[in-house]
Amino acid sequence: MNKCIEVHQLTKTYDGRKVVDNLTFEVEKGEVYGLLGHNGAGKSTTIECILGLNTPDSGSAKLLGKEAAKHRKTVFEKVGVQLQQSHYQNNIRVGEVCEERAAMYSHPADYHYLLKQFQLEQYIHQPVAQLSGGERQKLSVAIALIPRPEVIFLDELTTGLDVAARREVWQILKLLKKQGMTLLLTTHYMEEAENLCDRVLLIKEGQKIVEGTVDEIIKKSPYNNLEEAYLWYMGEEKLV
Ligand SMILES: Nc1ncnc2c1ncn2[C@@H]1O[C@H](COP(=O)(O)OP(=O)(O)OP(=O)(O)O)[C@@H](O)[C@H]1O
Repeated sequence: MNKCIEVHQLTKTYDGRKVVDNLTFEVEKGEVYGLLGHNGAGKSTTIECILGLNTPDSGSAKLLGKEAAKHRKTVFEKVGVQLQQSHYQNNIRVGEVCEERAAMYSHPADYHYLLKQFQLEQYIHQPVAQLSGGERQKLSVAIALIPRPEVIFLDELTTGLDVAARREVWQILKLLKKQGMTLLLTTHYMEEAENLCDRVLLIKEGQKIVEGTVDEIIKKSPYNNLEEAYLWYMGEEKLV
């Protein structure tokens, strides 16, 4: 199966407002796919619908060929998720969070190795609440990798990270891509999309604006970089 994610005419309405509006896209196995759009464009809601955490009004979303809400166990074993806000129990330590997560899977990854990769191994006995914002972000990505997932969802994973830490995370994601993992990510950093994504989808008010490689998207605009092209597609080029 080459299609890892299949979203077809997905629509979700809140209080009479369509926040995801007839959205259709597919993500191939091994692809890094980026959802781009302003705050409130509907990116997280789309991800929640794909993961079966939210129910669409109409349309469909398949993950690894299945509707996630109907096949929770299969999907759970093969999918890693880092959502915008990860909640941890009070006073729980880094090692304990990893231990608990690993116990949920039949073939978990070695979390000591993951913590080392993310330069978090020195914090293994430290309460998660005492980590810096950036360290907590890195921890949530490390935790998402514990199931040895085939596909991983990363919602604004590098928000709050300093430049060096962001690049460190990019290196890890590039390595994961090399190993054949499929990644769906959202980001507000155009440099991140340029660096990581094979293809991106620009969304405005829940609707598809344009989809393609970063180069294709730039070429279809009057600009020569993604940030200006993005603002042009969003109808805000005059603000640049
Ligand atoms: N449970 C909810 N009830 C009502 N409205 C909601 C709910 N969840 C999300 N929304 C609204 O739906 C819209 C889309 O939200 P969503 O979180 O999907 O946007 P986003 O593109 O991920 O934004 P951001 O980049 O800020 O994270 C927003 O206007 C948000 O206020």
